[in-house]
Amino acid sequence: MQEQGMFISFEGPEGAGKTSVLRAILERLAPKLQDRLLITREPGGHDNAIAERIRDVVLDPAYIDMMDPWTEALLYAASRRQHVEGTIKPALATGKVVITDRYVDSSIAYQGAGRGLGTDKIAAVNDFAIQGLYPNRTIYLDLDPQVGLDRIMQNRQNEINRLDLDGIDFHRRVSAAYHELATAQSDRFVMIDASQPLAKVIDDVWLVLVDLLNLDTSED
Ligand SMILES: Nc1ncnc2c1ncn2[C@@H]1O[C@H](COP(=O)(O)OP(=O)(O)OP(=O)(O)O)[C@@H](O)[C@H]1O
Ligand SMILES: Cc1cn([C@H]2C[C@H](O)[C@@H](COP(=O)(O)O)O2)c(=O)[nH]c1=O
Repeated sequence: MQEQGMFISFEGPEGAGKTSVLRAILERLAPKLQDRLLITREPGGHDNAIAERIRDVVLDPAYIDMMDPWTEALLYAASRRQHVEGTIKPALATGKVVITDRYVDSSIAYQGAGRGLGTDKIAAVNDFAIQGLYPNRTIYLDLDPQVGLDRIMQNRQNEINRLDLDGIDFHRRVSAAYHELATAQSDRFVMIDASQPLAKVIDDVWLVLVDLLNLDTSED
């Protein structure tokens, strides 16, 4: 592990299983890393009141037909800036492993491609926000967007956010953009087949982390 910490992001379409996988990974990683582990999320962030307030606004289904696409993009970028400065950088500076549920690639895929604002423009706005702080590794849970949306509609009806309500064409553009990013930045992206049973997805992700963090599993 690098002395200045390790930064890992999880990405994927709606319902790919990021939250479920991270919950299981936390149980396995916490005893090994203890207080060197920080799990956080976007939009928002661990112990980050301002970024979480922006999350509430940007995901609120009440604003479904109201929010200008660039307002949306800039809110995500502003939330990210606060997350980087207030949560991620301080944790990395003390040598922590920081794992975030979504980060900059979500904006490139959702706002750049999904909303059609342009992946280059969204990457540029976010470069300004994050000042070059890209993850060391990005674990992409790959799933057909319709399968992910079906999972959410069947299991998580009470937690549907504003973007879940966009049509399937939007989510297909998002998925295609993620695939382009994963191909263009294959050193950073690791793709996991999220259509497998959840336990297998968790095991596949765990193997990636054991290798990346050089974890001792001899007593597991
Ligand atoms: N591999 C899987 N097979 C079947 N169901 C799954 C699998 N992974 C997750 N699920 C179920 O799909 C639903 C969505 O999972 P989860 O909330 O973990 O996804 P997510 O990627 O965090 O979604 P979002 O980005 O929309 O928050 C949950 O009800 C979860 O139990
Ligand atoms: C960071 C980020 C997120 N989004 C979208 C993706 C999802 O629809 C929601 C987040 O909800 P989750 O259940 O917590 O995954 O926001 C986006 O469009 N752009 C972004 O930068």
